[in-house]
Amino acid sequence: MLLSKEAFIARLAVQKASYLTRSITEQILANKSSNTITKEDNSPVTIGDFSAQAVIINAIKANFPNDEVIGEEDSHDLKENLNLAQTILKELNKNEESYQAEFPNVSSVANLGPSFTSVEQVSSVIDQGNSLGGNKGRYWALDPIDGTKGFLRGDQYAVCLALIIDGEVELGVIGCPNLPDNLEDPQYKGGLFVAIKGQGSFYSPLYGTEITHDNLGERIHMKNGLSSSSQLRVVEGVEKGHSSHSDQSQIKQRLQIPEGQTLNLDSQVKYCALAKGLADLYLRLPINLKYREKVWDHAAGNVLIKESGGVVSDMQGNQLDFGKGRYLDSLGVIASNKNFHDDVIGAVKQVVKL
Ligand SMILES: Nc1ncnc2c1ncn2[C@@H]1O[C@H](COP(=O)(O)OS(=O)(=O)O)[C@@H](OP(=O)(O)O)[C@H]1O
Ligand SMILES: [Mg+2]
Ligand SMILES: [Mg+2]
Ligand SMILES: [Mg+2]
Repeated sequence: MLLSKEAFIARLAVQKASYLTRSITEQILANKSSNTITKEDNSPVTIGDFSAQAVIINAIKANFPNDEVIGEEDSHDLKENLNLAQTILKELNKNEESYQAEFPNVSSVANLGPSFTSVEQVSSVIDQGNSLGGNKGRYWALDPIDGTKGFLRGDQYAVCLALIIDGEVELGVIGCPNLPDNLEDPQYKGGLFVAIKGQGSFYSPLYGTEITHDNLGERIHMKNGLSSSSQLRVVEGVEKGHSSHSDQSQIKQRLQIPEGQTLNLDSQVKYCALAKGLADLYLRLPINLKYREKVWDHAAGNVLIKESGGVVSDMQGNQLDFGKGRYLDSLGVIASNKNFHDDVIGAVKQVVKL
């Protein structure tokens, strides 16, 4: 199997980072103290985002030392906040212990990187996410917590990792610590998704699953066989500042999709819901025509949708190009069932005049 080692390490790293973020969520919700800071662009970053980035880059660099990483976070804000950096170091060590206790075999089959012993080491690992990307060579795209606002609310968020080779997404792994197994029965939570180009998309429970080389989980597909666009179940974001809910509403009206068929979910969990057949259409219309989506916000979800039998494009119907650097040079994202994608793009063009 091509990219077998990459998929194995990526799934382990995402699972380990997801465990860490879950433990931080429990503390945030219990103490009401989020250890959050506001970045220059006014968006939040928490100890969960920094720690998860450190866990995943540590694992990638231990196995693929020449690969670059396009990671969302950097250690700039930690330099002025030593307390936060020390809390992150403590959380990393606590998670190392509890992850090893739950999965004692992992250390004999995989090297997920050296232990963290100082705040300087943590910062330097986080800063290895500074790749500029491009259309030549191997890059990992990492969003350590996608949907930080959802994470802070105790709602949906995702730990997202993708491998891009020569501008094409070849592998995507998404950990969804709060995603119910079944949206109608939210008792059991936690999903781990993996997609490899040409090999399909797979799902396994996130917690308690011993990850192996050869078992990627249960094969998943988008739902097929709908007879009319009015039957499409829609997923959209939660934050009104991240996508245009009013444009999305007009597009649904044109497609005759009843308002009650929309589920609002934070993060790349939206792509996962489609891949698993829980929804059929993801609408992400820009609120600002100057905004360019980031590579780490969409890379893993892109290959997951394609390998589940769906289509992803920008709002004009063009493929997303992951070889342009840290940003996509396109507007909006539409992911859907193959049979209805053209109808949706037609409706978008009637609503959004460029
Ligand atoms: N203006 C604007 N337009 C579009 N996207 C933006 C914008 N501002 C921020 N972001 C990015 O949105 C990422 C979170 O996306 P979500 O899908 O979780 O948003 S939503 O709350 O569900 O609407 C979020 O990712 P994280 O920072 O990883 O949470 C941001 O990269
Ligand atoms: Mg962010
Ligand atoms: Mg994100
Ligand atoms: Mg993020």
